[in-house]
Amino acid sequence: MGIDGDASGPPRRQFGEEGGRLSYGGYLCLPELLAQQQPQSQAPDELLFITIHQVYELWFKLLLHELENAREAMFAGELWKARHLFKRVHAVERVLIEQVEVLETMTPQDFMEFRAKLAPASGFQSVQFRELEFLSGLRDERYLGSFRHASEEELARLRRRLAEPTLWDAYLTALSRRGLPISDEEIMTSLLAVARNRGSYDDLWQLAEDLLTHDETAALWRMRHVQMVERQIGTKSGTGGSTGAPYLRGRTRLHYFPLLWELRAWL
Ligand code: HEM
Ligand SMILES: N[C@@H](CC(=O)c1ccccc1NC=O)C(=O)O
Repeated sequence: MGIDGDASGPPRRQFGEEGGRLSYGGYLCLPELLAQQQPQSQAPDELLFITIHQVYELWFKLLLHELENAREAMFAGELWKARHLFKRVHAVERVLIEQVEVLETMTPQDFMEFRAKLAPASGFQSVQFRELEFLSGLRDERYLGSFRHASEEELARLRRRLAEPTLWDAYLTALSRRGLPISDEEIMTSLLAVARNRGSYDDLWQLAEDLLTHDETAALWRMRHVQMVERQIGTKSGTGGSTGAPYLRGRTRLHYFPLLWELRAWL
């Protein structure tokens, strides 16, 4: 007899308590996970602050996993797989933009109740965020200097990201596999050939558009973050030692794939 009490039809595999070994909480390590939110103050909103950051870092972990696989798919010429993974990456990045709104339900007054306890900690020190930038082609080795607090394992991860191929390197390989020259002098000609001959190169064009969307959503998050920052701390300087919003505004103009943006001028 199944749990729904339906005696008719073929015998059902045993699910539920009596059948499986795994439990929901055990499979998801929930006791360990839900013990990791450790406020430094009695302020009611610090749990929100910690929770949203940990949720971001879990999404960053997934983005790194999917973007690494997309990079390998491009190197292997499996463009369908890369496009499939970018569809997931874009969906996650849209969640990262939208969930800023959750944090904006915190008032500046309530943030000030615990902000002083945070310095010098800052998102500036997010190792996974920097890994995402390095993997995506934005490589500024100066940031290694802002990780004095980082563990040897984290520093090794950052150095590995700086040394390994980027998403752009993988896309260039995909172009080269189709006989398109990729030297510095010829790359724009090849990108124009792809853009102007979608009958022959639509897969390469669509993949370039996927890269551009990844670039665009990263910039949209940077813009959404700095709006939220100005709403929370105004013109205050950051706990990480930056000028705060002015520093962040300066980073909203960054691009992962400058040639894909430059291409628009030639079409
Ligand atoms: C009350 C909310 C927040 C405020 C006031 C805030 C403020 C700031 C400020 C001022 C900086 C510049 C570095 C510094 O001096 O600290 C910064 C950097 C950063 N924050 Fe936030 N932040 C907030 C929430 C978040 C959240 C939820 C995340 C998600 C992970 C995040 C991720 C980052 C990252 C990755 C950077 C480095 C950006 C870059 O270097 O381009 N921040 N934040
Ligand atoms: N930098 C932020 C503080 C902050 O938001 C923060 C502090 C600790 C861990 C992560 C943070 N998020 C982003 O910087 C500020 O200046 O208020």
